[in-house]
Order: sequence, then C-alpha cells, then structure tokens
Amino acid sequence: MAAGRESKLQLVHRHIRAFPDFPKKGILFRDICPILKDPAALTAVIDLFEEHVRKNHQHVELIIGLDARGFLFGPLLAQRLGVGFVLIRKKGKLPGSTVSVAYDLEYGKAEAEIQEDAVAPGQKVLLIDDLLATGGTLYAACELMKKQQAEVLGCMVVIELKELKGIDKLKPHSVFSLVQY
Ligand SMILES: O=P(O)(O)OC[C@H]1O[C@H](OP(=O)(O)OP(=O)(O)O)[C@H](O)[C@@H]1O
Ligand SMILES: Nc1ncnc2[nH]cnc12
Repeated sequence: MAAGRESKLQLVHRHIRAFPDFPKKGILFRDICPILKDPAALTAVIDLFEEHVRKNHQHVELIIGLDARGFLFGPLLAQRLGVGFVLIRKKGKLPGSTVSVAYDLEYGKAEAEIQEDAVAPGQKVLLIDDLLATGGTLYAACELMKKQQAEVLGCMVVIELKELKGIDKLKPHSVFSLVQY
C-alpha cells in the first residue's frame, strides 16, 4: 500500500505544470489542468484524499469546495465518501440568503460567499481547494464556517506553496497536501 501511495503521489506531481509570470509578473503559476486531462492522475488525487479522510476524519459530514478549482476535486471526493458537497463561491454567484467574507490573494482581492442554510450548526466539514498559497482563501472559508457554527475538521489541497506560509495563517486548522513546492 505504501508503494501504491508513493507512485500515486509521483503521478500527481508529474501532472502539474508551472507557468512563470502568470497572471502577474513574479507569480509562478502551478497549473493542475493536466491532472484533469489524465483519468489515472485524477483518480490518484481522489484516492489519496479518500485515504487521508478515512484514516483521519471518519466523522466528516460535508466536503466544502472553494471557487473555482476546489469544485474540480470536491464533488468527486464527496461522492466517494458518500457525503454531501457544498460550494463556497466568489461573491454574487449564489442565489438566496448568503453570508460573505472578504480576503486577499497572492495576486489580488476577492470575497467568498456561502448560502446561509448550506451548513447546519455543529456539522463536521472538510475544506478542499486545488492550492494553498498565502492561505487567504482557505482562511476566509474557515471564517465562513465559524459564522455557520460548523466544525472544521481540516483543509485539503493538491498543492501547497510552502514559502508563502499559508499553513501558519490557518492554524489551528490542519492542512493536508499532496504536493509541496
Ligand atoms: O492561498 P491563497 O493565497 O488564497 O491562494 C489560493 C487560491 O488562489 C487560487 O484561486 P483564485 O482565487 O485564483 O481563483 P480560481 O480558482 O477561480 O482561479 C487557488 O485556486 C486558490 O483558491
Ligand atoms: N502560484 C499559484 N499558482 C496557481 N494558483 C495560485 N493561486 C494562488 N497562487 C497560485
């Protein structure tokens, strides 16, 4: 099983591309599109997330995905686990009553929003996104979860950019990542 895990991690790693100076000069953009294009690599991502959740967060009730690339992995994982999936979207995209939080990005500013009735008080949730950079996005998601009185079990990302220290910003919440740069 350990060898299987290692080869899956390598497969995921091989399917991430880097683009210098996108979307702004000085940003090295880590692109997960090749993972989506390769069914084996995508399956490896979901397998690795599933293994982590089954081992560490057996009581999870909802997977919460972050706009937009968290939506690519979150529903697949939620379906595997047999739990629901909820969207946190950029402001202005969700109908009905919403709750929102503003945040800073590695290359800009944004506002995250969730439907007011999406998560019940006390529900155990895991947050998922493609990438952790400064942690601004996942921090905003944690703030939204606090407003909803949800219990955040942890955060999961495909990629962690270690030098930006997003993990520190998210403490005491844990962050599980598959690939680190
Ligand atoms: O840790 P942070 O500094 O907050 O950065 C990470 C976030 O930045 C990217 O999303 P982006 O806001 O560019 O939106 P997109 O997914 O819609 O492309 C990425 O998909 C994460 O959500
Ligand atoms: N360097 C990066 N590559 C891809 N997505 C990002 N989101 C924030 N920083 C990023």
